[in-house]
Amino acid sequence: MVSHPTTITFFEFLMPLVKSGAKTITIRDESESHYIPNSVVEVYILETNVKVCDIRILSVEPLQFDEINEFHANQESLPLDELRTLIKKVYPNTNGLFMITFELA
Ligand SMILES: CC(=O)Nc1ccn([C@@H]2O[C@H](CO)[C@@H](O)[C@H]2O)c(=O)n1
Repeated sequence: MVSHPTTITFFEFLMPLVKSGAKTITIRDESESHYIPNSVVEVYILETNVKVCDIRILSVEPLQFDEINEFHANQESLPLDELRTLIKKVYPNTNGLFMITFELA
């Protein structure tokens, strides 16, 4: 993508955590790392393409899979083992990930 992305998708089962503000980070691969701090992006449900809310990107930082710990699980509002399993399922062959921090806009 040439210009910075203006939308992001989340799995439907995570949406309650996103729109309540409980989830304040998401961990993505390089292809989804090009968000610009301070930009506002539209949040869509991956499975249905329904828009849920807007979020403001606060930061994008590199994060190795091996570095994912309780801090990240806390920010994700998920148990650590569940988070690591989920990320391995979505990105089975990638160790170099990115932590995107956001707030409700
Ligand atoms: C197209 C695509 O990759 N969509 C994704 C990827 C990840 N995630 C979630 O972000 C966190 C860190 O990975 C975990 O909570 C994941 O479930 C998501 O909701 N939707």
